[in-house]
Amino acid sequence: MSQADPEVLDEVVRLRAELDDANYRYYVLDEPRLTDADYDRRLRRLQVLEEANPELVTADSPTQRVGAAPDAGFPEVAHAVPMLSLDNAFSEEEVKAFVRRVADRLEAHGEPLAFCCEPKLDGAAVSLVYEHGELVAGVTRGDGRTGEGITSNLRTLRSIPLRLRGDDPPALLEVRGEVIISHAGFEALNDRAREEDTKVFANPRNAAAGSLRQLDPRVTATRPLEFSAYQVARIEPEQGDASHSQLMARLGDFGFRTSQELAVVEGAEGIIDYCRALGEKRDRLGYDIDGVVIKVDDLRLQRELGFVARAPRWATSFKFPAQEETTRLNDVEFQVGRTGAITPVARLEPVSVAGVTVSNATLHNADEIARLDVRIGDTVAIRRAGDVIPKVVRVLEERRPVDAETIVFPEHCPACGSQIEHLEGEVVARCSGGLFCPAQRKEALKHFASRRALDIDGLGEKLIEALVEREWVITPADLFRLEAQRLAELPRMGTKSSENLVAALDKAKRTTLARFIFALGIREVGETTAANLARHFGSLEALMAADVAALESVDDVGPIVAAHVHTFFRQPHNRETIEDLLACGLSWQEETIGERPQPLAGQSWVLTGTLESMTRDEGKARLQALGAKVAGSVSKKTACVVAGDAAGSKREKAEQMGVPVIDEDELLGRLAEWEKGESDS
Ligand SMILES: NC(=O)c1ccc[n+]([C@@H]2O[C@H](COP(=O)([O-])OP(=O)(O)OC[C@H]3O[C@@H](n4cnc5c(N)ncnc54)[C@H](O)[C@@H]3O)[C@@H](O)[C@H]2O)c1
Ligand SMILES: [Zn+2]
Repeated sequence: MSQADPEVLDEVVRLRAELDDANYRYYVLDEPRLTDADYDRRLRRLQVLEEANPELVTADSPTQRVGAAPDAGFPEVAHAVPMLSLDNAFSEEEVKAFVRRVADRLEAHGEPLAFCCEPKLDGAAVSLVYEHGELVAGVTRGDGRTGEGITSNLRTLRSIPLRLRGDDPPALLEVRGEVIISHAGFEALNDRAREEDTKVFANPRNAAAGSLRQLDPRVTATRPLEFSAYQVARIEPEQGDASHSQLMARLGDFGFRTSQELAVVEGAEGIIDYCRALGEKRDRLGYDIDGVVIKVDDLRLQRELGFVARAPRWATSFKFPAQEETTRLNDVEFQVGRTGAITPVARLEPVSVAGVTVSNATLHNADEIARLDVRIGDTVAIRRAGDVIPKVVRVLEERRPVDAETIVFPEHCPACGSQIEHLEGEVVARCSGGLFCPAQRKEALKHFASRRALDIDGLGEKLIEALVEREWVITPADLFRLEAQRLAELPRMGTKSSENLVAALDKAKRTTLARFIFALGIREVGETTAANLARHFGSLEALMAADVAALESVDDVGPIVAAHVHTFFRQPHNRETIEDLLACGLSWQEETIGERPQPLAGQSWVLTGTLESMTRDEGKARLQALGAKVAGSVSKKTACVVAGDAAGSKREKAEQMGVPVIDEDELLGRLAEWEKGESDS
């Protein structure tokens, strides 16, 4: 050590300490602080320094060791065959150098060498031991020589056979593979964790490793873990397989899942083509991979090549660009979605993540900002995997500048200035601007014109989009000011259809209070709630003036709906839009105030088949107005089934259960009577 430059020695000592700490956090705590990219750069740097100064190499240097010592919670199990690491190739040049090294050692110049290529799954490595076909042990990699016995946890994975398939299993089989969590499984797991306020994982690898090392196997059983086999460590007696790829096929026969992407290729060219093709496919695989594992296929040649301290000589891994990188959070913007949801979006110092430049990432919602404790100016870790939007997964607190700014969730919508609602028990904050908010305009108008709302014939989605994009329609009241002549200028709109639309708009002005309330698109106010509100308050003025307590006294209206309705009518923009609509001539008959007779209260009705005189929705609304609940399926509790034309299984079921069935004529007769009785009272 004496000859080395003291500065180099300092750096080596510092790198080792950092890497040891990173290994502990990664392998034992499953909570890394460094990104893999940062870790790999440090390890690379240490390797370079040690190669230039061989006298500095120590046996316990992170360049010489694998993983980390097992954690105390589990029994220590020694590996009969060590579980090693893999060398890395970070470029196509390094892949060629690997192939050259192998050829040199084997003195196999000129002959094409066969390599087996597979995705390098990013999860946790485990080893499974089978005796006479029976799973007897499952162990983590640990430090490569000793791992943690986690057999009970591994038994909960459906993709791990508890018994090998086939009549004549080998006396001994030790299989190695990766336990992973797919992107879909990972999102679902974290969604659940956020809901239940438990640990949210930064990436699928940490989630997989953390889930495997649960002290309670019942917890492991609830995690979406999958096992994919990639290596045979021991098989006795030998089955006569000559290559790695043949062994993989045999594992398939035993009942293991192996990679579907596995392929045998020739020479450096073949490897490079494979790596490029898999790189292209990476985003569509549905699980994380961090590269390609390249193995000499011939088992005899593998034995001839042997091992060095940390890794086999017959294999290497080609590393893909990392899926996590760090960068600076420059600002946070709040975006308004089509339904008013407010999403905080991180504006980042552009950074290349897994081959794509990322300058925005989602921060989900206010809870996530609080959970991450992220501030403007922070250095953050960004993850981009598959086709999921990039996310901020972690803050590097130790790099927080003194002037980092707290993120303030706005109180007013950035698109329209309306109040943002952040309701207790709901994670998503929303703009209450509804009809007025430009971000929500198209959706609001589609809803406004829809069949169950104002039912404007001929005003479809495409037309609404064209009208909004031209800014001919900003609020729904503008619809009623459209002129046929102007409409005819739109693509695919002739004179006739323009005139029809104007006529339909005119017709739609005559509506009901219930439809009008529904058409406003107040959050969580569906058809039934709108009808209840109309019936209860009798007039729009009364509804708009109602306080939260009055609203909560309406049938089926709880505190959340009451709050939505109340806030909606407090927004000046919404009040203006409503006045404007009334000025355009929208009208309805005032509903009679007060309790109305509800002859069908407490009854459940079912409508099936086609009605002639009205749509099923109309029939439903009329029955509901009389107090009935209209259900989708027949049960013993059904009071009556209305069977229209071509009524099928529901009618049969009703008849079998002895539930009364009536036809359309009878329904019309009864409705007429009930509705008359109602207006008489
Ligand atoms: N962020 C951190 O702080 C931190 C700390 C330690 C390690 N790491 C990361 O871990 C990796 C290095 O760790 P390592 O030694 O566990 O792995 P490695 O890169 O040396 O590769 C060996 C591992 O590859 C896996 N593997 C996946 N598919 C395989 C296949 N088809 N055939 C054979 N093996 C396959 C196995 O789990 C095996 O243990 C690096 O990517 C590094 O960035 C990160
Ligand atoms: Zn808004």
